Amino acid sequence: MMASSTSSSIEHIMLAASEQLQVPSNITKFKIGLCQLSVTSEKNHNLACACNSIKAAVKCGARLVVLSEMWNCPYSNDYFAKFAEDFENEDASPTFSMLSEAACSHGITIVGGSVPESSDGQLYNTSCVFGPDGKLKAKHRKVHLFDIEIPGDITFKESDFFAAGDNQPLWTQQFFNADVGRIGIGICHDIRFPELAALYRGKGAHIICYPGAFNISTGELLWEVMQRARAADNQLFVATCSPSRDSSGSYAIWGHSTLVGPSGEIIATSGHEETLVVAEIDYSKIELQRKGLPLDKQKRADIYLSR
Ligand SMILES: O=C(O)CCC(=O)C(=O)O
Repeated sequence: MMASSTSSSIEHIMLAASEQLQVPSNITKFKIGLCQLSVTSEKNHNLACACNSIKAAVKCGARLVVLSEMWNCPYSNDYFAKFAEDFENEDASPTFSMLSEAACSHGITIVGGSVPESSDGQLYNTSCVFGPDGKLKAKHRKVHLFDIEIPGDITFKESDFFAAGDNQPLWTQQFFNADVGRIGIGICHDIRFPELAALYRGKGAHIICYPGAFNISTGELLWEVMQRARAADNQLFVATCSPSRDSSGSYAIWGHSTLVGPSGEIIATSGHEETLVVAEIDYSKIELQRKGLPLDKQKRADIYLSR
C-alpha cells in the first residue's frame, strides 16, 4: 500500500545551531545501500531498475538506501522537461509513488536521489526523502547549480535548464528520530560548498547524503577529495551515490559512489560500472572522533568572525 502525504504537511522544525549530537537511542549501527545504476532514456525502465536495486539493498540488510542524481532521467537538456514530474500532484507522479511505496513496503528510509521536478512553471533538480511509513520527510532542491566553462575540456550550464532551490531540507521530528538518524541532503555540485555541510553539522546531522553525477573532467581530481573533506571537517558520515558511466546522454559520468566515515576514512566505494554498494554505518564513531579531536571546542570564531 502506498502511504501518501503532501509536502505542505511537512512540519518545519528549526534547530538551534548549537544543537548537540543526539544519536538515536534505538540504533547506532545499520547498513546503507548506494544504488549506482545505469540510466536510460526509458523512464519506466529506470524506475523498475531502481525498484529492484532498492529491493536488493534491503535483502543485504540496508535500512537507508540512496539513489543518484538524475537516476530516472538522462543528464541532458533533451530530457529534463519531458521527464519532469510535479510532486505536489503525487498521484500523477510515478517517481513519487514508486519511492513512497518502496520505503513503506520495505520499512526503510530512502533518499530518492534527484529527479527533474516541475513546479510553478520552473524546473528544479530535486531530492525527496521518504521514511519507513512511506511519507515524504524532506525535499531539497539543488541550491548550487553546476555552471562550468573550461575551454577545451568541459562546458555545462545547468542554470539554463533549472532554477536554483533556496530551501533547506524540511525536517520532521519523526524523521530525525527515525532509526537512521538525522540526515542532511546536498545534490552533486552542492558538495563543493563547505558552508552547507557546516550548516547541517550545526543542526546535528549524523550523515550528509549527496546524490551526484560528477563528470570525468572534475570527478577524478575532486570527487573523493571533497567527500572526505566534508566528512572530516564536520566529523560525520558522508554518503554519495552516482549513476554509472554507461548511462545515456553525452555527459560522461565519473561514478564512484562512496561512504566516508567521520575521520575522513573511506568505508566503501565503487568503480564507474553499475553496482550496489552496501556498507555499515556506526554512529558511535562520530562521538569517538569528536571526543578525541574536539574541533568544535578548538574553533576560533573570535578570529574568523571579527575580520
Ligand atoms: O562540481 C563539479 O565539478 C561537478 C558537479 C556536477 O557534475 C553536478 O553538479 O551535476
